[in-house]
Amino acid sequence: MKEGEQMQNLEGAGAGRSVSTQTGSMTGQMPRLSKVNLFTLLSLWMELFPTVEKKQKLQTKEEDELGPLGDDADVAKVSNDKKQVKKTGLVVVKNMKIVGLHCSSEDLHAGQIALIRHGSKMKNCDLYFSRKPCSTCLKMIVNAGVNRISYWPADPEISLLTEASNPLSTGDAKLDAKAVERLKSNSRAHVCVLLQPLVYYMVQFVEETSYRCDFIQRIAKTQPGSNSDFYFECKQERIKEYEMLFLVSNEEMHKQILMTMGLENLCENPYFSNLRQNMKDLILLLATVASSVPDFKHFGFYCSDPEQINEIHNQSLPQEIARHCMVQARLLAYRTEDHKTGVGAVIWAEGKSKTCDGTGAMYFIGCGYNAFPVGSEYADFPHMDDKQKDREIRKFRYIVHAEQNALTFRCQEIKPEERSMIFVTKCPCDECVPLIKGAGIKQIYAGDVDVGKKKADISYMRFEELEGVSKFTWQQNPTEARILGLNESETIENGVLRPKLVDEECHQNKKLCLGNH
Ligand SMILES: Nc1ccn([C@@H]2O[C@H](COP(=O)(O)OP(=O)(O)OP(=O)(O)O)[C@@H](O)[C@H]2O)c(=O)n1
Repeated sequence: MKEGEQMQNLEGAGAGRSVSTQTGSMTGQMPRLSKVNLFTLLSLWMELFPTVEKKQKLQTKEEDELGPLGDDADVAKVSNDKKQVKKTGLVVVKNMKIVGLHCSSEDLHAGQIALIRHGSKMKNCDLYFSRKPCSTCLKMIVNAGVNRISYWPADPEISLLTEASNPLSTGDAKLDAKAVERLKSNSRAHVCVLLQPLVYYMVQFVEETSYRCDFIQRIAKTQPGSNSDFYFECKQERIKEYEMLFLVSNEEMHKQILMTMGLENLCENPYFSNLRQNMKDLILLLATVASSVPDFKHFGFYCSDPEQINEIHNQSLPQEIARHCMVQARLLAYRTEDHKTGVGAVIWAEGKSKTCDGTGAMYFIGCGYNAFPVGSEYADFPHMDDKQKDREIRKFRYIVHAEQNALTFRCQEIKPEERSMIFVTKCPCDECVPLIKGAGIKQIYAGDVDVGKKKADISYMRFEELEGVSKFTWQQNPTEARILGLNESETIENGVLRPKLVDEECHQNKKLCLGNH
């Protein structure tokens, strides 16, 4: 299939290494998220950026599917135009490198925002939209000379759902869809659906690794007697929420929309059912990763040293935003080239003034994951970890860490006067801590499971002593914990709430059992 071939080419060109490592088939161990799917998921995730008023979004969704809510005062305030335009997430990619993560704001569409941000630098870029862009955006971005425009094949930016459910509609959305088709056929840019089927055991792999990830394990250990229910409940909620947002629930309506968007060829079976299955798989994957950094009780990213947070640069982001950026880092980790441990990192900064972007004053600086040097082939470097005998054949001297790649391939400068922050799925190691500080990054958001550990080839000792950079680690809110009275299963180490080690708990249980006899 033509689209499939294009996806393969994209993938090969970007990664610069053998195809076998892309799928994990040769290693037999770890599937990797293809770049196309990563960009697609990030675009959907950007649509959910937390500065967006969720309530308003859900209300609009309900209206779209159930018809206008009539005399609801809040809804009446929103102009017809605004109701018709759906929130959109956008990933801008140049030479397979992410150079922009955007989402639409109250006033501007995602494509317009990208134009303002990147201008003529958009030439030859690839754009990944969470909705098919409208003609207002498309005419500008094709004019800027973009290479490829890919979109999620559900309801477009100017909602066709409203048209499909309302016979009295003025037909504006249909007119716009026609204009988009005309712009598409007359432009150099390739406008297409890019939805790559997942490697067949990817969903299962993501499920297992999400459940085992440090953030979930930390909650499970800290909550006495807790089981995994909270994680599975959270996941079910996320699946429902995202299916509502990213999938047209009524299949007939979905077909009508695809036809109006010029995708008649996808409306016949088995293509239509395959398309829906691929969409559902990706939604499930996104929901799974999102629930690995859950909004749960008093857990969040908190500073170990309360004295640090007086200065403005040191103040923590709202928890919702911090969690959102950490999920981005978790998504990136699924591109890892390390068979055992995937790590993702993303750097954001906060500009001086609120900008036009749906991300508020936040703007993207760079991202990365742990991988062997660019251009290396599968067998160039050792892949073993420290459990193997010979130190010479271990991976550690060769693998480039997630933070190192994020810093190297950043697309913006880190400005000393701005609050810049890095989100890493694992604690920064001793190699990375001085790099992060030296680069002028003001805040680190990370897990702290390895803090203070010294291993044969990698150690995590310097993070604790690091000064001049604020550290926010995943833990129970220390203030809340103090109010509630310190949890039995927690201790304080270096000002950070820590769950007691499992061994310690087991030991105590053992003693108790012995005592009972
Ligand atoms: N802040 C960090 C920390 C680690 N890594 C990456 O994470 C992997 C660590 O390898 P692993 O074998 O997991 O080392 P340990 O930390 O020793 O793991 P474990 O506790 O399971 O032994 C390496 O690819 C390294 O590049 C990273 O990218 N960024």
